[in-house]
Amino acid sequence: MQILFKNYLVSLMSIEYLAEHYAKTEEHLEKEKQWLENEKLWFMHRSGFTIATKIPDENVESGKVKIYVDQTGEILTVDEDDVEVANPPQFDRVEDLTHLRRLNESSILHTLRQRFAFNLIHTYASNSTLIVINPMAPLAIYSEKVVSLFKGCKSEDMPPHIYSISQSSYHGMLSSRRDQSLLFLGRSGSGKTTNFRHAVQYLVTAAGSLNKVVTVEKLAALWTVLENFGNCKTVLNANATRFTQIFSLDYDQSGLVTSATIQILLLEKNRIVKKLDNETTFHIMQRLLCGVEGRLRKELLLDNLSVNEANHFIPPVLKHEERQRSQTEFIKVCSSMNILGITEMEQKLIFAVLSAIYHLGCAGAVKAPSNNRYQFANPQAAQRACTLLGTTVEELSRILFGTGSGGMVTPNAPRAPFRTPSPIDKGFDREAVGMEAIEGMLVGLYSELFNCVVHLLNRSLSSSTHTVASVLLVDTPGFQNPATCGRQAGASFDDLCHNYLQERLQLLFHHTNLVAPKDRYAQENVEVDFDSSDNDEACSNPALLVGLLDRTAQNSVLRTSYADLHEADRRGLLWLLDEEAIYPGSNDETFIERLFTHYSDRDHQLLLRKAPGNNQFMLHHLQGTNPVLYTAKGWLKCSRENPIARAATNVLLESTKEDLSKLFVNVRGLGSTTFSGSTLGIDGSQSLKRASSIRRTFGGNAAMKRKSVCLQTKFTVDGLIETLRRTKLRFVQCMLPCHDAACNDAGSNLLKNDGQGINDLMNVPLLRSQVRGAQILDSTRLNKQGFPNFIPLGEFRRRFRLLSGDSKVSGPVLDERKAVEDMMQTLDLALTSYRVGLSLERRVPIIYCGGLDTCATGRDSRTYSKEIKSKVNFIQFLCT
Ligand SMILES: Nc1ncnc2c1ncn2[C@@H]1O[C@H](COP(=O)(O)OP(=O)(O)OP(=O)(O)O)[C@@H](O)[C@H]1O
Repeated sequence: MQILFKNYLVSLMSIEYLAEHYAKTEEHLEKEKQWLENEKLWFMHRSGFTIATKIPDENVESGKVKIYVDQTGEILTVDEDDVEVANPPQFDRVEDLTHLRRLNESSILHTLRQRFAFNLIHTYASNSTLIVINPMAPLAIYSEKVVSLFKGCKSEDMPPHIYSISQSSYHGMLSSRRDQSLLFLGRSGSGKTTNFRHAVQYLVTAAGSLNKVVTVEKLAALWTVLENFGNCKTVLNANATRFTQIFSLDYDQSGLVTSATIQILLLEKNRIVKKLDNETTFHIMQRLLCGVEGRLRKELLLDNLSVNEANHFIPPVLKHEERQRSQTEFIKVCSSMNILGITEMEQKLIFAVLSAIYHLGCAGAVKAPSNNRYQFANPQAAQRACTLLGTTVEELSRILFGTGSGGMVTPNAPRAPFRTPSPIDKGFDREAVGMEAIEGMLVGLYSELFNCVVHLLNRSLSSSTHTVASVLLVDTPGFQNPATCGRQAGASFDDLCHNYLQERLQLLFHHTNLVAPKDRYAQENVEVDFDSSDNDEACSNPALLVGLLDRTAQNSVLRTSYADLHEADRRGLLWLLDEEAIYPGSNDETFIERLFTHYSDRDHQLLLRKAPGNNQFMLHHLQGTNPVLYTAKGWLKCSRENPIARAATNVLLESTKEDLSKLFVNVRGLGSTTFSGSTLGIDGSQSLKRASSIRRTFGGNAAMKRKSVCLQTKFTVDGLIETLRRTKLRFVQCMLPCHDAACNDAGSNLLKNDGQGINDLMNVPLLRSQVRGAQILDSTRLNKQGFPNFIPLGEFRRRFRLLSGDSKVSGPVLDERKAVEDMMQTLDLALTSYRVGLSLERRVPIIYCGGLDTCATGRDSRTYSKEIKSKVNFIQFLCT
């Protein structure tokens, strides 16, 4: 049954693959033989790698090797370090990289490229890691029919697919009753959100939902709304996600989905006032402006906009096709909101706040010539915004500029937050202060609105049914390096925050897949022979860069020398920036100076470099594979919350429009004062309540009080990591085949099934840097050399005693370890394939079932005798 299933799936992926895989001609067999006789190598060069044959030559100096390059016929003498041993052709498209006989970087790249050429975009890199390469085109591998094929399968029976790793999480959750999580990693545009959605869809479709609380239709509506409010166009991705979400699917005893919860973290809220070439603000702004019609347009005061009325943040949509697309999308947003039970009234209120944001963007600020105080440059636009928000121009002027509309200060007015110049105001162009106040208001309003929308989405997915365990799926804005898509101006502070998050997630990958297994082997006294190269921690540990970004001063270090003192005092970039922002007389230059005072030593030269441009520096991210040029312009300002942003909450809560204030009072809940909104929306979630670190870490901490964006970012990421650590983690490493894979609309780069054009579509150096940055070789090697699957001895004995011919009812035994060792001896398994520790470590799954993998599993699978296979299959048959 399983073989049939695999064939069907593979055939969906590529007919040619199937033909090649099975139809082994005489010619093929002859080629394989020749290959084994020759010493085939990968010759690595700047633009990729190519196959070569080693020419034995005793006269070649040591450290060099003579090769014949098969493609060009050249004979070269090259460094030994420039070649890696190749695998025979039958390994070309193995489903799991741990099955490669010769595991090295070129062989991994070759496998990924070969598979990609046949639209096989998924590859396992270990038992908990799946690599997915963005196909840049829709593939027919996601459907209800394909879901039904994966449903109920065990990990070892499934070909690599986003559904298979989702099924493993579901199966793990059901069998252990422990929370599981799926974490999506990768560069911007690599496909994280797309895979995240396919995974959620699988988990809902395969399990089914109690009382239809979570349905596929609702999910589609959910993505539409979230995407419109939280995504925008960037130079790297035409539809880039600008927030982190923890999507929790909660299950009951019987494995049905009972509810779902979205928790939003780290929304790039400044995006609403950002002006960048070739980038846009959140999609919803343009779509509302182009799409809203008739009476509603009038009610939103958008009907009589003057053509002379420029908006300071949102440029008009000029292209006809774009306008049309925005109109269609807006209709989709409204119908999605209907599906999610967001009432017409609530929709109107949401659009009213959006329109107010637009009008305020038109209002602008200027200094009144008479008294040198700020006032609205376009009072009509300000009036429209106030009408929609249920406030008055006087009140808003007082909040923004500390004055009434005519520039007069009301005698009894409370002191406005922006009137007292903070240290960070110093050195800024005073002209900008008025606009900064407006920016703060827009950021605050949008942030509150986004929380409100998420609250309403959560309302639609919640239920009071008791849940047993959950699967958490985490999607984030990807790694940002705008220079890779042509922006030379340097990355921004927001980019740094996104990249910091990606570094922390990669560090989590490192701990889970490289540190924790070794610790476990040591604890269990299990001896494993590792290649020395994978112990090369110094150059392949994300902790170094993470430390440079977020380490705290070490008060506990014993200070015996100046060097110790310097080391103890060394703080991460985020802390330095935070401190610099409150020092009198500081500016972006002094921040850069301080950064280099702390990190100009030799140990950090590989991580941080000076750049020639003004206030520019280079950080070598992801183990040096991704150097990003940053321009620290306005960073001091970005690192502090704009005080007016908080005032926006009060504008909404105290609106004279009762419905509006009621909506936002409901969203905030009684007594909630958290600004960032990160704890909002989790009230109904049992899983996120279980993961109580979120509440503790995100709520009421010092960073919030200090209004420090830097520290809020650090502590929020701490909370996210802590939450994930409590679950059984699986990773989806998403990769880009070329830099601009997500810059165009889907479908424009459709891969041909014949594998032609692969070299044009696949940028091998780019793939190499992603494979290195994601530590794929190290983690796959550890997985291959180690014993990644383990179960407690007692459980193993109970589950598999039948294999050794023991059919008695199993009870506790005095010496579990001895009992299991005896059992393994009867089974006559190769000793290299398992270890008995405190629990049983095993190299390949004990329950083995044949399929396409048979040839690829290589030596290990052949150690199983036919007799054992048939026993295992028989037991599987009984169990399923
Ligand atoms: N599995 C897939 N099948 C088809 N198209 C895909 C797939 N994965 C990604 N794409 C295409 O690539 C584009 C970018 O993907 P996506 O937005 O999911 O990337 P991302 O990693 O989430 O980016 P960001 O980090 O910027 O949010 C999608 O709009 C889609 O066109």
